[in-house]
Amino acid sequence: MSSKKIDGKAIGQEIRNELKEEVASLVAQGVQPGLAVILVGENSASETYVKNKEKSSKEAGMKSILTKLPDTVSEEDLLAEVEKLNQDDTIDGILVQLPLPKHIDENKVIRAISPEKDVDGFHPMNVGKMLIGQETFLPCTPYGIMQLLERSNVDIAGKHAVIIGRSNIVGKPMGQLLLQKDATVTYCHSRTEDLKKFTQQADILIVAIGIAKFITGDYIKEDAVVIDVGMNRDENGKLCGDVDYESAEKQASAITPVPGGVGPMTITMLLKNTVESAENKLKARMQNK
Ligand SMILES: Nc1nc2c(c(=O)[nH]1)N[C@@H](CN(C=O)c1ccc(C(=O)N[C@@H](CCC(=O)O)C(=O)O)cc1)CN2
Repeated sequence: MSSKKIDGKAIGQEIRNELKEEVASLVAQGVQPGLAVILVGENSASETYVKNKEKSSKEAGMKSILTKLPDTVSEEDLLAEVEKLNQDDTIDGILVQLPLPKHIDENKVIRAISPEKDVDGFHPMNVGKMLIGQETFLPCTPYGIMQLLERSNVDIAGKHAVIIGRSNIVGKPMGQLLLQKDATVTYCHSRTEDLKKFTQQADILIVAIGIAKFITGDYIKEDAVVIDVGMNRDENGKLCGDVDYESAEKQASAITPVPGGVGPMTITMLLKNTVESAENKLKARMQNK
């Protein structure tokens, strides 16, 4: 059977259109949502993502500032930069683009971001809230995947979701969000024995393994929904995911492409979190009047 493409570009655009209206309403009430991005070093992929974050936030009517620091910057100076933004009342969302150079402790930097401005949803306080189902900023990639599933009318409750990958940014939170929607969740990772045994049971298969085209059609149960989080270059230098799209789409009922699937949703949900942060600020201001 041939599967339905889950179009992250189109769904992302739909959400951005909704956000534009929310931003306009906030601006009318005297609050322009502000996003600050810090980029350390010259990783070309990171530069592209950061440029797209800046462009998309401006298109939505938000304030956007980018701070570029050399890869020789000290941890202390980076932390000082974060603290400056924590204190800036025109900034609602702060993110430090990852990965960071090796001499900087990523966890320390994440902890330095005020949880109220942590629009990446990486701060331990926000991770904890997410885990126990309290309202908070959700990490953008898993949040975007939940939107893709919900807006494509994929049933989650009672389904078996298999996640390949256990990173703090994608795999771990992904499982928790699916669990909160009553999926039965299995985590697989690099030490999982007989991976295929698990993937072939998946009604929803989330692939974040980091190896180009690793998951082929024979790993996939007929009519499964397949979400590809991978971002790799193939032998010709072309962007591709962790799933071999051609063989997988023959098995799946729905599948995300790369590019144009999960990636655009990551940036969209960052904007959504920033708007939510600005809304929180406005509510707090009104309560203190
Ligand atoms: N602080 C953070 N760092 C990183 C995050 C994050 O959420 N917060 N995630 C990734 C990178 N990332 C966002 O930062 C990201 C990756 C990919 C895309 C995307 O739109 N991809 C496109 C293809 C882009 C291309 O042509 O190269 C697609 O899939 O269609 C957006 C954001 C690691 N770091």
